[in-house]
Parts: sequence; C-alpha cells; structure tokens
Amino acid sequence: MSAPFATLAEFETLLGSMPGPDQAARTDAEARNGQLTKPPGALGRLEDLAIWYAGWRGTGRPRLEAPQVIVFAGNHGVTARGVSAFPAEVTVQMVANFRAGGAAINQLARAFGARMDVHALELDRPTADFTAAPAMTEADCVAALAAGWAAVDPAADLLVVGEMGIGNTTSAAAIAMALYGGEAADWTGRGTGVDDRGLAVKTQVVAEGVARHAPAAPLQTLARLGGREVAAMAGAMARARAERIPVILDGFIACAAAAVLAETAPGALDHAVAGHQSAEGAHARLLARLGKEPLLNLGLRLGEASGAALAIGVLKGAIACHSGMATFAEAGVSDG
Ligand SMILES: O=C(O)c1ccc[n+]([C@@H]2O[C@H](COP(=O)([O-])O)[C@@H](O)[C@H]2O)c1
Ligand SMILES: Cc1cc2nc[nH]c2cc1C
Repeated sequence: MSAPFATLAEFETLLGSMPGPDQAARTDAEARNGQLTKPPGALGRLEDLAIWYAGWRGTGRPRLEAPQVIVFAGNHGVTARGVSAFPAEVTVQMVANFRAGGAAINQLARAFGARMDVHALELDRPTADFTAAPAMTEADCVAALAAGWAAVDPAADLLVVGEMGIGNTTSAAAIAMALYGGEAADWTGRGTGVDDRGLAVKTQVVAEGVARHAPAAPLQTLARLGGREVAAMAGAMARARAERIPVILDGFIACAAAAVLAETAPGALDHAVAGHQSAEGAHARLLARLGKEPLLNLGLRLGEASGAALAIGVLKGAIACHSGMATFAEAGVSDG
C-alpha cells in the first residue's frame, strides 16, 4: 500500500485520527482472565499483556501466529565527527550479514517464529551532518516514513521494528534532547563502545545539533536530527497502529523514533509495549518519558530489534496462557 501522506503535515494529521483498541474485546479478555485456573493476578504482567493484545486484535481469545520483525538500515553524515567506535561502512556490511542470516537478529527471529525483513535505505546517500545542516530534507524524511509504512505486512499480528546505523545513537540522543530538554550529557552514552574522549565529542556534537535545529515540531526534529532508519521505524509503527497490529519497542534508537510519534499525537503509542531496557544509559530516561515499563532488562545494547524480538517470547507466553488455559468451571477446580 502506498503511504496515505505526502508531507509531514499530512502524516501528523493521519496520526491524530488513528483507531483505538476494541473495548468489547478488552472486556471479554478481562472476563476470561478472571475465570482462568490460577489465583487472581498470579500471572502478573502476563495478564495485562494478554488483555492489551486482545483489545488491539479485536478478540477476547486471541492468537499470536504471524509476528513480523523489520530491520531498517541508514547511514549518518554525523559519523564524520567521530561519534562511533566503528566505521560507517559497518552499516552496509551488516546489511549483507542480515541478508545472509548471520546476525543476532536472524537467530532471534527464527527462535521466536518471526518473519524477518531487512530494508536498506539509500545507504550510498548518508544523511547530512546535522551540526552543519538539517540531516534530511522534508521530502527525504517523508520518503523514509513512507518506506517504513509500506514495509509492514497488514497480515502480521505483531510488529517488532529495529535498526542498523553506525552513528545513530548520536542522532537518537539529539532527538531525545530536542523533544524533552535537559543537557546533552543526559542523553548520550557509549553506543557501540566509544571511549571517554569519543563520548565527550559525541556530547558536544549533540549539543551543537540541538542548538542549531531546536526548538521545532517533533516531526521537524525527526527530519533535522534523525536518520532514514529512524524515520522508517516511526512510519512502520504508525502503519501498525492503522492496522491495529500491536508493536514491541526495541532499544534507545527505536524508542527515539517512537518518542517522535508520542510527542506528535498523545496516545500514538498505546498499541506499543517496551520490549527491553537497553544498556545505553539514556534508554531508561527515554522509557520513563514514554511511560513504558520494559519487559526485559538483560544488558543488551545491540539494536537490530534484538531486545524486542526476545520479548516476543514473553508475549507469546502471555497469550498462550490466556487463550489456552482452562477456566475453573471447565477444569472442575474450586475457585476462591
Ligand atoms: O538499541 C540500542 O539501545 C543500541 C544501543 C547501542 C548501540 N546500538 C546499535 O549500535 C549502532 C549505533 O551505535 P553508534 O555508537 O554507532 O552510535 C546501531 O547500529 C545500533 O543498532 C543500539
Ligand atoms: C558489528 C555491529 C553489529 C551491529 N548491529 C547493530 N548495530 C551494530 C553495530 C556493530 C558495530
């Protein structure tokens, strides 16, 4: 499906008119949850997860059978400032690795029964160094949002989006600072592993970028400080909302993309849960701003949708229990 927007203003309008969950399905799921053979609340957050999922899928007894993982890749002009521990060519090299099945996300997608797609976004045309110019024109940003929108399979029943882009923790930190304020050092971390000197440069670069491009509307911030893969993740999350496909959010960069949506339209992430808390220092701060409690906290800082893919297992467990368990009446078990 070609994207139903041609400008950032049209994308913003679209975000303001997205569907909500099916309240009747939620009510059915809550009632079913109350009858399952367990003490009330004994499955903890799994119970909330299953009810949340049921609402978005429109049935009180849902199944999760067709998860889709999408990895978007983009290149960043700001890498010229020395903000990453790895060279920019790793982005295209890792895309080849994803396509050959050799990356962590390939193994995790397979382990959790998910289809995996990889979209490399104009890797030979990096964004501009945002300390010198806007990273993207509005047209480039709209094209990346549209690529994300088109990448979602409407038949999927769960979406996990992730990214690959050397330099993109700098871009994500700048977006977060522009959206939420604070000091550059509040939002920068070691990314792929920069040393103290690299971290100081990165923090200076983020401060320069935000001083140059903020304040601005959130979608303008995405264009000026973001990257193609960041915008594509935002476009895919928005498409999922339009199709009532629940989303699991990945790490720091994916959450920066999500934050742009949340700051553009309140409630824009109601169809999303946080898969994990990354070891990238500012991810916890970003999750707090999004009001999302991570499902996992395993010290991952890989990206590629890896933390969110692991959380597919948690969500599958929640739904298997909710939809598969017997009720007290069915099992002949005395309730309390
Ligand atoms: O997802 C995260 O929280 C995360 C944290 C640190 C690094 N990354 C990954 O590392 C790359 C960005 O790191 P850097 O140092 O080049 O900005 C990019 O490919 C991300 O997928 C990802
Ligand atoms: C090797 C490598 C793999 C990655 N996957 C996501 N970001 C990455 C960054 C590097 C450097």
